[in-house]
Amino acid sequence: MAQYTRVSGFVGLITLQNPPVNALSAPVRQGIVDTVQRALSDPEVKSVVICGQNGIFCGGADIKEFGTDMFGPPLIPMIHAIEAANKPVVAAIEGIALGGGLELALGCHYRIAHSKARLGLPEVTLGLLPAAGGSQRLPRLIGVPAALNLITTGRHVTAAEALQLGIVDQVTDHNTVDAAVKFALRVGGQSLDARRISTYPCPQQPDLDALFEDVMQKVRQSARGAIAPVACVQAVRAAATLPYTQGMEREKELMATLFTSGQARALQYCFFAQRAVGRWKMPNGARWDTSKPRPVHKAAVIGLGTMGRGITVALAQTGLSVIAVESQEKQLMEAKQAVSGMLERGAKRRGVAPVLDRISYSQDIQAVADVDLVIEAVFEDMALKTKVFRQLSAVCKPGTLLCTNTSALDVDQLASETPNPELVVGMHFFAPAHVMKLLEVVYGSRSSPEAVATAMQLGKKMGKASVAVGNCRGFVGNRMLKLYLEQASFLLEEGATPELVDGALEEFGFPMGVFRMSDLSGLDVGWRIRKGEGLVEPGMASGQSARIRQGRRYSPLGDLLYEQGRFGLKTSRGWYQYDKPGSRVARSDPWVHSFLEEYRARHGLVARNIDHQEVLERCLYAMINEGFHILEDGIAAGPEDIDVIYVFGFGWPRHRGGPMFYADMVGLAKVMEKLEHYHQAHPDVPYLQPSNLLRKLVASGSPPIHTWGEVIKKLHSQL
Ligand SMILES: CCCCCCCC(=O)CC(=O)SCCNC(=O)CCNC(=O)[C@H](O)C(C)(C)COP(=O)(O)OP(=O)(O)OC[C@H]1O[C@@H](n2cnc3c(N)ncnc32)[C@H](O)[C@@H]1OP(=O)(O)O
Ligand SMILES: NC(=O)C1=CN([C@@H]2O[C@H](COP(=O)(O)OP(=O)(O)OC[C@H]3O[C@@H](n4cnc5c(N)ncnc54)[C@H](O)[C@@H]3O)[C@@H](O)[C@H]2O)C=CC1
Repeated sequence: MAQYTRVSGFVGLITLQNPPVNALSAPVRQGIVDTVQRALSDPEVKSVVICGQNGIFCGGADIKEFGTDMFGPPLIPMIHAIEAANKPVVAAIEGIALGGGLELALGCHYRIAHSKARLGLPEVTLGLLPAAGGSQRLPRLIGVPAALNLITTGRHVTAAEALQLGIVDQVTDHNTVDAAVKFALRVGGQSLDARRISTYPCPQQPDLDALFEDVMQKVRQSARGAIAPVACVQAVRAAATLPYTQGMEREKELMATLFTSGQARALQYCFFAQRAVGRWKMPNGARWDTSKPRPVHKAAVIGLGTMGRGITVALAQTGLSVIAVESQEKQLMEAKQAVSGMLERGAKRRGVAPVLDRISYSQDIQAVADVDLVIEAVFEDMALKTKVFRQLSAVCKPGTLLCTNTSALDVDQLASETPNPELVVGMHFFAPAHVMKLLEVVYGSRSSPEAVATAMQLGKKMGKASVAVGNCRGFVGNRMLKLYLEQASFLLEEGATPELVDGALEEFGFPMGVFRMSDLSGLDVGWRIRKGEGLVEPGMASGQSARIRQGRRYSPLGDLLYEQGRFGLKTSRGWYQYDKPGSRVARSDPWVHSFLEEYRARHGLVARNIDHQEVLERCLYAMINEGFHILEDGIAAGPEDIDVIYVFGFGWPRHRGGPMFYADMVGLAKVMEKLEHYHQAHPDVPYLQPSNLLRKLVASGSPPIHTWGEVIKKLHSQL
């Protein structure tokens, strides 16, 4: 809807009304068309101001309308009519002007923004381009390089930057609508010839071809197979080289391709999934809207190794006071330096002062007596963690939340060691903890809703996509990852190379294939985890039962590399070789190839040709199947939770939506059929057998992902 009022005698004020972000739904577009017409036909009205209610100009097209039969007046003619008006139209931008919202403002003759407003064309993040003239008007207004930057990244700019770029004409600290009305009164009656952006020539740019070639190359590299950034460059190129009307035609063509692409669907799914996981619920009925988080002002971190340091930084940057405890003096000194360095670099990047004084360091756990929440990040050892939790229970004030950053250990077992198990939850960060955007909040069987709500809220404050998950070995992310890693090793045994497997996964869109990732995180880390699971014993890797552990197929390849001292990047040898420890450039290693050949010969394995498709199916479908088990077990509340975990924590390409969305796109029947095929070929790998839930979904006609919940509910009620 849009409301129309006449203000100051001569100004028609149009207010967009569609909470919470005044998205341009059909009724809003109709409202704009009607009210603009009314203002233009009223002889008393000399100029027009467009604003949004509740201090928000407009969040763009209504994303919920995409993928439905869109009705109502289209955006493009609506914006053209505003630009063609013979009375000045001023956009009063408060809050946000994003996507179609900014395109609407670019159709106005003047733009006035509040100093706190943010503007941008984020369509690329939804798999689209600014197709309501944004790709054609913005370059004409601010030049090709700046427009390319904004449109291909989708980044938001502040009002100050928008003013500097020339996107807005004025910035105010005061009431924006009042300022716009005053401005509109002043410019009423003035010529608008120089104010219609579509009539501007695109500013000249030397070496246009070289510029576009360079940008296209960079965009292709970073897009990892996403098509929208490429289309954005093509659209801006049209603005720079074609007359406006032809440019608009090109914008429309490119948009039509994107709009119907699976990538746009996947990215829009991600947008809503990211928001849906905030509305968490637990199997016992506790939920986000009925559980009250506790205030957390002061927190403690126990154990300042890789994870504890990052967690300390993340907490301090969120504004909390932090007590950082480390038992080893040398580690404590090193951690202090490392944490200060991370804070200083972060502050420099953001142009703010580092918050070093928010952290106090101690070797004594007694120092945490008055904190509201503790995050334990000591070694992955149940006995040690139990000891720490007992100490914390004795030291902390009543009601302090005790959180563990364990990667896979049993949160219930830890909780049972404390007098208040309801105060214990997992807060599983990902390395590096101050950078990675994912947090798994693990609730145990006795965690209180209040404890979960507090951890979820803290995660949100830290800027993490926080997902509440149940307690099981590896929770959601690592539980699925295990099978992905295992399939990759089996493929090596059967004839693949690390390069082939990584190539297929990187082509799919992962920033790094599985073997490059193992080298980066360290082969010693995986070895220690397998040892903890009782899978590794000295001498086992080459003995009789080398390829069978705990009654099923096992690949000792990673253990054999570990035994050679090949820990990956840190030793400059792993699945690849590196020029020096820590170097990021992975080079093929002939040693690994002959090692694999010898290994196969020793075990009587005959190498066969393995193609990219098999790599993807084996690695990804095994993981997806585990995702269905996780849903069946109620460990994740819905497919969105799993997908958000994979997109934010494991580099799953966002334009493919996440593993469960991908399964839906591929077709559940196909995934099931392939799993059956691979299970038949590898009967010693039980997890390749399609899960109950997958079978049920296929039997129910493969319903769309947003309705899986009903099938899951039915399955649970039958148990
Ligand atoms: C051939 C067809 C031709 C079509 C031509 C179309 C050309 C176009 O130009 C296409 C477009 O405009 S695409 C849309 C561009 N706009 C955006 O990407 C902004 C998306 N929203 C945001 O970034 C944040 O919500 C924002 C920064 C706005 C606010 O963040 P907050 O953290 O304050 O709040 P959220 O929790 O994110 O959002 C609050 C609720 O609002 C919903 N929402 C946000 N933006 C929306 C939008 N644009 N459309 C529909 N719903 C939207 C959001 O989902 C959330 O609701 P719940 O999910 O129910 O919680
Ligand atoms: N490294 C990773 O990528 C991830 C690790 N995790 C989990 O985080 C936890 C910590 O892992 P990392 O940081 O990698 O370990 P780390 O080995 O780098 O650091 C552990 C630190 O805890 C200290 N420590 C041991 N006992 C202590 C005690 N009683 N009081 C105070 N400090 C003590 C050690 O001296 C060491 O500095 C583990 O549970 C691990 O599974 C979780 C996510 C990712």
